[in-house]
Amino acid sequence: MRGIWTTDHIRQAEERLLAVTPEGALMRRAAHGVSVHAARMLAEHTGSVSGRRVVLLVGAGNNGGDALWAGAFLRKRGAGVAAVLLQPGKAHPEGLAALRRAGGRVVPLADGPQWIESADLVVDGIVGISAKGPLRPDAAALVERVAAPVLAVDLPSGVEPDSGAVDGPAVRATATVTFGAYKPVHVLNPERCGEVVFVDIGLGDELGEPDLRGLDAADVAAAWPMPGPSDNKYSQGVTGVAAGSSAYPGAAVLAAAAAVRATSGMVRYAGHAADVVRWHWPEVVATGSIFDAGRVQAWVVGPGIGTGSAGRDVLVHALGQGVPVCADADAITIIAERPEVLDARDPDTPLLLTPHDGEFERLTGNAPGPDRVGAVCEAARRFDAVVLLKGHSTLVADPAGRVLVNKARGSWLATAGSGDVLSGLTGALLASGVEPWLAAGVAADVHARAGELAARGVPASASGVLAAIPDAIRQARSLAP
Ligand SMILES: NC(=O)C1=CN([C@@H]2O[C@H](COP(=O)(O)OP(=O)(O)OC[C@H]3O[C@@H](n4cnc5c(N)ncnc54)[C@H](O)[C@@H]3O)[C@@H](O)[C@H]2O)[C@@H](O)CC1
Ligand SMILES: [K+]
Repeated sequence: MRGIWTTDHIRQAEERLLAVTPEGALMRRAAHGVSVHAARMLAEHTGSVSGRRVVLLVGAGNNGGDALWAGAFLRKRGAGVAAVLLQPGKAHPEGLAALRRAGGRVVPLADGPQWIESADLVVDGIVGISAKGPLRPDAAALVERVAAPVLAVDLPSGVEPDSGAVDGPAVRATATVTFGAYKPVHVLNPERCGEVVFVDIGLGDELGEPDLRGLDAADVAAAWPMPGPSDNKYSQGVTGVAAGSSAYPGAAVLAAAAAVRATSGMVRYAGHAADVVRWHWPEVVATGSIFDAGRVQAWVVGPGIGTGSAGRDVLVHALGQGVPVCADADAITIIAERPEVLDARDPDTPLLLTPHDGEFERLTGNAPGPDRVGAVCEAARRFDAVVLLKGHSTLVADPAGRVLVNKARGSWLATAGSGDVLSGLTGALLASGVEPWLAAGVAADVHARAGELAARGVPASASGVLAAIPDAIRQARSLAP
């Protein structure tokens, strides 16, 4: 798993490392990494480094220092480098001296826009991990003039480092060089970061436990259940799906089918769409009511069941079976309106809630807001449940405070029925015995991969996402080392 650390932890780790490293060495190491990637970008976008125009946007902190040192390195490779200093009196002195020694020029702030407009590459060193609030007006005005490719130093300025939130003008980077560790912004706002390039500055031993985690293909492949020689249809877990209605059978078909596609265990369906489900997916054992559905190892409850008393009875029954429950859609609304339904739950059996923002607000009384990580952790604690908060980047928190971030792969999954597919996938993994936090994370990963594969550049439907699940699982397995 890939670790992600908040800026507080990065700062503490950097302080420990700084104490045992010669003065200035860390910054030069970081800046050298920036210059190497900047040169690569120049070569890609313009065909050369020498003679190209690089403009540095330089704030008053060490982020600006990185940019100035990177500019000095780029000068040595023959690029023309101009630095626009946001606070000339406070620019990093050693970095500024290095740039001047290398023949870089410093241009007045007022001339910044015209330099930016003729740049082949802009290096954003306005602000790094010590950013506070939206960009100040001078910085914002410069950022709005940028049309050239941008290489962000550590993170794109104007994007809140720990939440990825944007409240005003902000850099949209082509690529971001991060030093020593991934920070929340890199996974919570990947569109603003562009390609994230990791530069090792030796921070690894100082970092400690990560605050957030991201899954690699290897994690997904390792967690995804695969049958062994002694397995049969029961031993791999039976998934129960209580979804849809006779008027709205789609949710039932999509959720049950996703469970069929996820694992080779058995799938039972219970509800008013039994005939339609059976017709589309003859391998599903379908029955009209959850009360005579038979044993399962996990229930998916909610999509399309309605929020009235019938839906409530279904949810209460599933919660009382002593098996993990993935509660989605209408089940979340039922819990929001009648929290007492959770009394039916055996406290030792896992509950997984999969709200989108609107359902999250219904459930907790508050919209997730800009601090989505904080919000999802709080909800997980409050409901003693694993909570998967859907969004561009999906977050999965457990009551102990572990958080998984699933980086977005485009917006293709923002389509009707997509959530039903995700709950079917999640339920099948729960039934196979994957622990709920990981089950939700790997399901979200494969769901996102399937969305990307189904779309391939044009909008995808939920049925398309469903059809792409096998290829998505294959992809994760093939990318695993
Ligand atoms: N500490 C270290 O060991 C290392 C730090 N490095 C760099 O140092 C950065 C952190 O440096 P600092 O802590 O000096 O701080 P930053 O450079 O992140 O930012 C602080 C400066 O930005 C200004 N600022 C804050 N919010 C602003 C806003 N909203 N709009 C405009 N300006 C704003 C402040 O006035 C302050 O001068 C990292 O992101 C990284 O780039 C690297 O050189 C690697 C080593
Ligand atoms: K920056």
